[in-house]
Amino acid sequence: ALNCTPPRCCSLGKILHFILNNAFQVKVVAVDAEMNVFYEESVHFDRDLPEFGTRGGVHVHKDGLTVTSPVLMWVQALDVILEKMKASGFDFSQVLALSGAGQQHGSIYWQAGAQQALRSLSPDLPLHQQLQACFSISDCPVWMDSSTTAQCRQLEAAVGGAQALSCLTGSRAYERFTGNQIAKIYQQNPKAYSHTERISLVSSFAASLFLGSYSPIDYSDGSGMNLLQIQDKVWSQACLGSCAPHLEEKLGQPVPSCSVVGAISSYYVQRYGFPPGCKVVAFTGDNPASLAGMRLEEGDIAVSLGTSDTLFLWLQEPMPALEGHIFCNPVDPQHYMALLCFKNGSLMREKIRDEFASCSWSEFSKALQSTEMGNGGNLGFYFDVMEITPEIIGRHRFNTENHKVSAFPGDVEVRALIEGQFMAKRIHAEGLGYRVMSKTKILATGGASHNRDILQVLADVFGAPVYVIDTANSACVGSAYRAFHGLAGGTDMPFSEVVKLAPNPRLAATPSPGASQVYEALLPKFAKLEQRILSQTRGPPE
Ligand SMILES: O=C(CO)[C@@H](O)[C@H](O)CF
Repeated sequence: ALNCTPPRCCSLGKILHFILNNAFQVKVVAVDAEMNVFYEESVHFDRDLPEFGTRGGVHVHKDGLTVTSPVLMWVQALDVILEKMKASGFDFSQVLALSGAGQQHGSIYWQAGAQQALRSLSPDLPLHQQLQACFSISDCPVWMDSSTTAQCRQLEAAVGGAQALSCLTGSRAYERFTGNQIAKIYQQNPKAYSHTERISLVSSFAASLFLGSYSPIDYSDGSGMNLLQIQDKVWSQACLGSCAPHLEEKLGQPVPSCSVVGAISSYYVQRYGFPPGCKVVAFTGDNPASLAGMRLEEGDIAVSLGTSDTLFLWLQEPMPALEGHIFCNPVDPQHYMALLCFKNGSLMREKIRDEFASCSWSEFSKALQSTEMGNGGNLGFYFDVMEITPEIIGRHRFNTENHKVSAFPGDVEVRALIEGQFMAKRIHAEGLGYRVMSKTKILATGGASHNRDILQVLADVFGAPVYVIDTANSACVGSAYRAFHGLAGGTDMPFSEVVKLAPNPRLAATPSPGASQVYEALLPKFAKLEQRILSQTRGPPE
């Protein structure tokens, strides 16, 4: 789309992913050559496809652990959104490239013979009428599933333990990760597994629909399977062998995330008017696509301040650990990205606001304004629900002599919460190999990013400027940007160069004078106290 002639050529970012309120949907954005979003559309599974009976796009099974989505619902949602676009007069003939993203870890099981059906789609019929018999598993496991603990333990044992698996694949075994899900299906439904000719992720499944044949899995989303060696970017034979037989041939070979995987199927050319040369760029996971949509660069960190707080890190030298997830970077094949999730996010901030700032964000801000950086050495850990990073529960307060105290004055509680949340983020990010650099930008998003005083603490703790961005469409916009990147030649052209025209984030806070001195002194102390709580609240080390 870079050197195009028509007045508006564009790329499409298509995505199967969840939005802020956890409702699942298919969402589309179209981005023109000036990187402006000029078209958006979405289809909500629960509302627009009620015949599938999902809630939040999924079925939670009676065991409370198994969570699946009907694959034909996703297929039909694509039919619906393309028909909506057609009915709205969207000019498909100007789409030079498309890419997309899918919720990570989910898996789709194509029945033997399905590729033939994909390759011979009739443009007179919708997809869902032609793919009815193409799946050996109709209810696909998705990222909310937590029913594979046994398979996780088997996988870790097969490769020498949790840390060994993390060094190999970027994460220790997690229930939602695809290898463990495949292992469960092989063990519990061997017949369906043997009738499966191809296994896709949600991302490569969506790309396959557009390609009209099986799309390969990209390195970045493939890093969320506990199967891909993230350094060599090849499947780990030890992991494959532990999960299920003949697995490599069902997965196909992984490809760089910026790869053009082919031209769009003639089905879309004839049915919707896409140009025959429209390129399909490898689809990826929603989080890697969000990193692209936020245009994160080397040294940057994105902080999504939501119900739970999520950190997106750009890493050059990852240090795989027993927490967090390291994925191959979706826009720079030499580098990596990491996700870190902190469960006690906005709900914890709201509780402290209610208890110590009269339920008012302006009182909360006043408390931050009236207390000094470093909070007089008072440090707090606030986990009203079991925290993920690290696994601690409860509220723990320490005074400047490192003595436990049961309470702080109201204003000090407020600052202790926010400084503690951000010091924890910096410490655990650095534990994965992240380093603040002179060019570091912190991109803040999510509810709390509207509070300037909270962002000031974030800037002070990291010693870096904080910018705010709207990420409602980040995964989708990131997919459209990646489509442009693939079109521009992928690895030969830096992603940042391709998307330099995109709108810039707004500067919201810069570090206060003296912030580095204050927090360079406090961070090691905070880390030691966190380890002290951990050793007190869980048994002896494994
Ligand atoms: O499991 C996750 C990441 O590891 C979630 O963010 C899913 O990608 C959401 F779709």
